[in-house]
Amino acid sequence: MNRIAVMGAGSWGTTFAKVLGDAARASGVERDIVLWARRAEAAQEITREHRNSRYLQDTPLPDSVRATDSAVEALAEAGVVVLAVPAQSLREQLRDWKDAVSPDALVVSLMKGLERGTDDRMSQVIAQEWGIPAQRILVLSGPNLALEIAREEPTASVVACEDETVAQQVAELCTAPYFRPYTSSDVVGVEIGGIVKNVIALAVGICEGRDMGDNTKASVITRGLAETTRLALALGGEAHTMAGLAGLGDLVATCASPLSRNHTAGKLLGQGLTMPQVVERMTQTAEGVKSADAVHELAARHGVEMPITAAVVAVLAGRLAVEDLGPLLLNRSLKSEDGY
Ligand SMILES: NC(=O)c1ccc[n+]([C@@H]2O[C@H](COP(=O)([O-])OP(=O)(O)OC[C@H]3O[C@@H](n4cnc5c(N)ncnc54)[C@H](O)[C@@H]3O)[C@@H](O)[C@H]2O)c1
Ligand SMILES: O=P(O)(O)OC[C@H](O)CO
Repeated sequence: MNRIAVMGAGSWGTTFAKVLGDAARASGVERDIVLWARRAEAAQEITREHRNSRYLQDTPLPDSVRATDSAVEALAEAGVVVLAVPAQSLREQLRDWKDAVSPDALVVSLMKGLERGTDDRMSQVIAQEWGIPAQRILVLSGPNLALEIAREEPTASVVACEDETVAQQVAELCTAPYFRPYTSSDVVGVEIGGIVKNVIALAVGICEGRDMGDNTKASVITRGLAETTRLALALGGEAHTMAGLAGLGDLVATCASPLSRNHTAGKLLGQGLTMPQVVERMTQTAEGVKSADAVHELAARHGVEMPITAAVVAVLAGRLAVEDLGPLLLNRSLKSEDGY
């Protein structure tokens, strides 16, 4: 595990490489962390100047972090492969990289999106494309706004793997003075929490863009957690995961933070921008925009009601005006709050 490849030098991939480097330094272990960047200039800047100015301004990266624009070079002999590319591009990238991956590598997904067309989670895409057993596929998720972690603000997260002893190994690799990973064996729950919170953050952003206050936002967050939990349970996830960092924790961080790209995209929509205008303004990945449809479809296949997600999908598709979203969220038959 001396070499770790981080595939994707965007906001989170770069920040996570820093976490890995700081974790190694804190435990006195020598480790080689290789970031794969799409652009050669980005790779050169990271290796020579130890920063990635496009995403993290002047944040210094540890000396143990270097970068390359060659995926083959990054993956060579890596015992751990961390994936941090946009969810909709993952399958194609995995196909390109398949022959370069070490046969026994552990594969960690940092991504929070659902694949359009298949409705597959990223861990499923990895298993399908690389033929790796579940015991070597991990998901890391939680309230993890990259810029706050890059500033070394104390943050917790969850590393999930069917084999929790493997989750423990990866948690040790990324335990830095400011980053505390917990472990879990609930891969489905951890992944669903990270995917659906982006859709709920779009809804909260829309409400904020319409100048609605904290009652509305708290109502959407709470009912958003209820529909996330229904979906997770239907897919085999666990309720307590939804009450933890990868469920409630990430939902609150994303819905509350102006740093969240999903929250921001929703707010711009709420303020009256069209979807193409929002897409033009967003320079980084807001997974909820593309995943919302897939989440809605997956829920329908499992007979799960997700009214907030349905409303967001309708807004994104131009079938519902943002001014009609607020009233629609509460316009349902009355029922008890008990259960999910
Ligand atoms: N940024 C965060 O705070 C954060 C935190 C937790 C999880 N995540 C998740 O991590 C994943 C990556 O997010 P990010 O914030 O690093 O995104 P980003 O937009 O900042 O960076 C994406 C990176 O992927 C690269 N890339 C490779 N192939 C690509 C392709 N085909 N199309 C577009 N870009 C491609 C880009 O060059 C870029 O370096 C997402 O699933 C996101 O939800 C992000
Ligand atoms: O900026 P967002 O909306 O992609 O959210 C980033 C992280 O997922 C928050 O945990």
